[in-house]
Amino acid sequence: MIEVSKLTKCYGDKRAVDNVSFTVNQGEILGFLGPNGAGKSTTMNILTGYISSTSGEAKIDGFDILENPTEAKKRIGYLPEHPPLYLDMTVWSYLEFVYQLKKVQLPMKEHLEQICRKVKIENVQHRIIKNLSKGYRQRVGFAQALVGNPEVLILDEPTVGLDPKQIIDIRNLIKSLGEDHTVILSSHILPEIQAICDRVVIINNGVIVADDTADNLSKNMSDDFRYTARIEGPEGELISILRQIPDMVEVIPLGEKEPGVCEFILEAKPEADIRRPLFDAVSANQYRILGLKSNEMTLEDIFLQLTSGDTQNIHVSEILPDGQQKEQIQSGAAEIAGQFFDQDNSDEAETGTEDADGGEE
Ligand SMILES: Nc1ncnc2c1ncn2[C@@H]1O[C@H](COP(=O)(O)OP(=O)(O)OP(=O)(O)O)[C@@H](O)[C@H]1O
Repeated sequence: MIEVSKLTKCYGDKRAVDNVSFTVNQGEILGFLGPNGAGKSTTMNILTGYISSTSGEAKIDGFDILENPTEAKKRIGYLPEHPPLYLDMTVWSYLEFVYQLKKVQLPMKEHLEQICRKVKIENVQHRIIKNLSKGYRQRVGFAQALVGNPEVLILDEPTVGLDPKQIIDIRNLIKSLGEDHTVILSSHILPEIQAICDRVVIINNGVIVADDTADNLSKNMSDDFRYTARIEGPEGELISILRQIPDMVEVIPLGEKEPGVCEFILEAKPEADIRRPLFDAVSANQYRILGLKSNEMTLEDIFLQLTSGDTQNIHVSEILPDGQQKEQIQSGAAEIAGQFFDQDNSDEAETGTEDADGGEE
C-alpha cells in the first residue's frame, strides 16, 4: 500500500533522510520510531506531499506522491502532531469545511456522522472546538483525517500531551482504525508502539537501522540463550550440578542474593533450550529454582542500542563474573542490523476523565 524507495532529503548540506526504503502492506500498522532529529517528520512530510524529496520515490497505492499527487493524497488521511483545528468553529462545521476542502464525493451527512460515531465525538459535534478537552480535540483531529475515507492514515505523535486515560482511549481508537486502514504511527513512546503496531521501523540520523516486528527484533538482538537464575541451595554444589547439564556452556555465580539463595548467569549453546533439563537437574537434587529470567531485550533496549551514538556503533553490555557490567562498543551496527533487518540502504472515551458532558476542560 505504501512503498518508499531510496528516499533522500537534503536541507543544504544536511541529509535529513538518507536513502530510506520501506514498505507498508495493506491493513498493517507500522510504528515509525526515532530519536529527535532522526528524520521522522521529514519522511512523513514527503509521504503526505507536504514537501518534496531530493531523490527517491514514495508511492501510495501505486500512485507517486510527486507525479500523481491528487490520486496519492486522496488515499491519505494525515494527523499532524498539532492538528490543524479551527478553534472557533463547531466540530460539525469544521468537518463540513474539511469535507469541502477535500472535495469528497460521499453523501456528506451520513459520511460525517459515521466518522463522528467511529471516533466517538457524536456528543460534542455541535460544540465549539476551543471548549473541548485535549483528548476530544485529538479525536476531532482523527475525524478530519478520516474525511474522504482514505485507505492510509499517517499519525504523527498522536498521544503527546494526553493524560493516561486519554492515551489508552486513543490507542484503542488507533487499533480499531487499523482494522480498516493501513496506518503509519510515529511515536517516541515505545510501549505504545509495542502495544499497537504490527511492525517497527527505526530511523536514526536519517538512516533506517531496523525494520521488523517488535518480537523479532527482541528475539534477534537478545542473548536468549542466556538466563539469570535464582536457586535455593549451596552455591558450590549448585555450580557442579549446573555445569553437568548438557548444552550448558558457562555458569557464572553472582553470589548469595537472599539467605540460602544464590544467583547465576547461565549460558547455553545458541539454539539450545536448557529450561527443562535445568529444572530436572535442580529438582532431582532436592533444590528449588526460585526465579529464571531470559536476558531478552525490550523494545526500549533495542531502540537505545540502535540509536545511541552514531549508527555505526552499538553498545553491548556484558555481565562479568563479579556481577559488574562491562560496557563495550561493537562496531558495525548496520552490519549487525543487516543480519535481521530487511535493509536496502546499500544504496477517551466519552466516559471517565473525558467527561460525559462533552469534554469541556
Ligand atoms: N526546514 C529545515 N531546514 C533545515 N534542516 C531541517 C529542516 N527540517 C528539518 N531539518 C533537520 O533535519 C533533521 C531531521 O529532522 P526531522 O524534523 O525530520 O526529525 P524528527 O525525527 O521528526 O525529529 P522530532 O522528533 O524532533 O520532530 C534534523 O537534523 C533537523 O534539524
